[in-house]
This record gives sequence, structure tokens and C-alpha cells, in this order.
Amino acid sequence: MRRPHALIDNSLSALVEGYTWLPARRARSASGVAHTRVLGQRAVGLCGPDAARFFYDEDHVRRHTAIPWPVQNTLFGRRAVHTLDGDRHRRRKSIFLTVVNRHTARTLADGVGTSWDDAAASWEPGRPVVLFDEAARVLTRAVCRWAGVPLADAQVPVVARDLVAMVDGFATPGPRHWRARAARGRREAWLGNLVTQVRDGALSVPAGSALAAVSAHREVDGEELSPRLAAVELLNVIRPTVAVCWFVAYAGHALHRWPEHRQSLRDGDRDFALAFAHELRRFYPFAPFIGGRAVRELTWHRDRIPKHAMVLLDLWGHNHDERLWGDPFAFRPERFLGRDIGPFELVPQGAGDPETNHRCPGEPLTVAILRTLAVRLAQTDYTVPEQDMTISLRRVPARPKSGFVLVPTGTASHSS
Ligand code: HEM
Repeated sequence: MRRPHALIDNSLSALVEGYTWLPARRARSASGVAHTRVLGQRAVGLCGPDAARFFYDEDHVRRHTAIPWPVQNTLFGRRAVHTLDGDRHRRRKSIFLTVVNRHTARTLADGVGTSWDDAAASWEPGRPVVLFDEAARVLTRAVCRWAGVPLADAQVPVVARDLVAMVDGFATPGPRHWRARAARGRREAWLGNLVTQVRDGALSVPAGSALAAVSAHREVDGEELSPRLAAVELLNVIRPTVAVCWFVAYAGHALHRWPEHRQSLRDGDRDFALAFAHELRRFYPFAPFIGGRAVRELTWHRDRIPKHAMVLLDLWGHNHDERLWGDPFAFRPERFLGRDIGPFELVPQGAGDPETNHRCPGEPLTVAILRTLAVRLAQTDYTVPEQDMTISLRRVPARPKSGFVLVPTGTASHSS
């Protein structure tokens, strides 16, 4: 059994190296397991479908105390569903699982399509549009309407900016981090206030909406969520839905780099659009890894994981593993055509079963939105001006540097 010691803290390297940090550490060991320290704690990095099964077993790894405060204060909110285990986790998770299903995903995607059409109608030929920013506003308008959150059109840009800031600043110190914290403070106060109004009967809200669900939710002890915590979980629906703008910008990038995919999307080929959405989520960088804490001393194959060590599951490495994907750095939507995807196969949003573990409950929303907007984008006539669309793997979360600028040349017809 390997017992590495005298490990140097790697927090700075992780911040500087970004997506390749964990794969590079794993590559240095014969077992493919990284032994390191982050934030002053022992950390063990694993990768692959079997490692994901091991990681998602609550008898091995739990989330309580595993999510660092800088991430809670920006991305997830304090004491959010991400930090819970066992019955308390499943009870809280039920909010998301009732709000998100195939039917509601379709409704949201239709709303996103309409919001995109409204925005596109205002585009002037020859005037540049930053796809990332425009998609954030399109998604903010649609998801707030879908979630039962009243939002005047004039407020959309400022709310969109805050929701993007919370995601953009979670993995970095400095100004981006502080912008994220300020944005979270503002948005928790706003939504907490709405929850109070719903409970007082001062605001009526559509049954089944996310705002109705967080307002009515009871924890395992029968207590309702405080307005702040209800706002945290409502933000955990709205914020990541707006974050799909990262993948919309990536869609622009992919259609530019590989224009051969445009025609199938333009024709409204729904199967191809679905495969395209999956390949976007596999190929492009978003969440580098996820983490939990070893509940006891564990052994993974021949590697020892000390009790209470951080256990990191390498999502980026998994989605770019040659053995799983063959030519993983080629963008090939066809790999997802005409087949089902296993629960531990494609892992940009976690693995396993979202009903029972921490896997993202928002995948149906993400995929439905991307399927809709990839078609809309391909059906839009535009040119792509000179710009810096570099995607640095050192920046977490990564994004095309320019946000992907397009210049509309006219209106296009929609056939989706
Ligand atoms: C941009 C697209 C998205 C990405 C890349 C993404 C990624 C992830 C990842 C990596 C996790 C952690 C899984 C784990 O720890 O096991 C997660 C959890 C979560 N996601 Fe997403 N997600 C996205 C969209 C969404 C959407 C649209 C929603 C809306 C409902 C959502 C809601 C959540 C929630 C509530 C959790 C916590 C689940 C739990 O702890 O049980 N996400 N997501």
C-alpha cells in the first residue's frame, strides 16, 4: 500500500494551472491517483467511471464540510443542497427534482427560444453582438419567467450580470471573487424578499414554479427554509440556468471552428442537435472537478485515502480520457448519435443518479436549452469578425476571451 508523505500544499498551482492541474498530478503517479494537499488539507484525486462509483457511495465520501467557504460564498450559497448528506440531502434535493422534469424542461426551452427570438429581432445588421452576454440576458429573462420570479425587462441586464458574476468568481481570489460575493448578497436579499411576500400572500406565484417550491418546502424536521436559505436554493435553479450561456458561447466557437456541423442544425435535425449539445458539454471546459470528504480511512485499489481527506473527482480528465472517448480532443457530435449515455459515462454535471446522489438535477434543462439555442444560432446569418476567442484552460471557469462576437447580416428563418 502506498503511503505518500511530506506533501506540499498545491492550492496555488491549482489556481494557476486550472483544468490541467489535477490530470497533470494524476499523470505523475503510476496508479493515476493524485496525492496532494489543497487549502492545507490532504487531498486525493481520482478519475474514471469506477472512481466515480466509488466517490458517489455515501459510505465512502460525504459533502458536509467539504465545500470551501469561498465557493459557498459565491457559487452555491451557504448551507446549500450541495453541502448536505443522507436524508437531509435527499429531502432538500426534492425541491429540484420536482421543479425539473422533461415536461418543465421543454417549457423552459420554449421560453428560451422565444426570449432569443425577441432579442434577435432587435439585432441590427452590421452591429456586433457578444454572444456570451446576449445569451446570459436571454436566459435570465426566460428562467425568471419560468421560475415565477417577477422581473421587469429593464432589470434583466443587471440581474444577468450578477448571476454571471457569481459563477465567474468562484474559483479565483481578487476582484472577480469580490464581485461574485457582492452579486450574491444582492440577489439573496432580492429573492428572500420575494419568498417572504409569497408566504404573506402579498405575491401570487404559479403552482409548481421554483419560487412556489422553495417557499413551501419543509425540511426533514418539518421546518420551512429561512427566507435567505430559500433564496439560496432558488438561486441554485436560476444561476446555473443562466450559466448555460457559457455553453452557448462555446456553441458559437464550435460552429466557427467546425462549420460542417452547421447545416444539420440549420435543418432543425433534433437528434443531431441533441448530440451536439452533449459534445459541447463533454468537449468544452466548465467544472474541472468536484470534491467530498472521506468518511473513514479508505482504500482505492492500492492507494490509501486517509480519514477526512478531501477526495477530488476529476471531471475534466474523465471527459477527455482517451480510453473512454478515443481522440478526445476532436469535437465530434456524431459520437452521441443513436445511443444511450451511461450514468457514469459523460460527467460534465456529475455522475450516477440525481435522484439519490449529488448529480446535477439541471441536466434536462441544460440539454433542452442547448438543443434549442444551437439550432437558433445555426439558423442565424452572421459573420465572425477578427477577435481573440482563445479559451485558456488556466482560467476557471474558462470562456472564449472575446465572449464570441458575431455580426448579424440579416434575419434567418426558424424551423425548430
Ligand atoms: C451550465 C450547465 C451546468 C453545469 C456545467 C453544471 C454542473 C454541475 C456539477 C458539476 C454539479 C456537482 C455534482 C456533484 O457534486 O456531484 C452540479 C450540481 C448541481 N446543479 Fe448543476 N450544472 C449546470 C446546470 C444546472 C442547472 C440548469 C440547474 C438547475 C436546476 C442546476 C442545479 C444544480 C444543483 C441544485 C446542484 C446540486 C445538486 C446536489 O447537491 O444534489 N445545474 N451541477
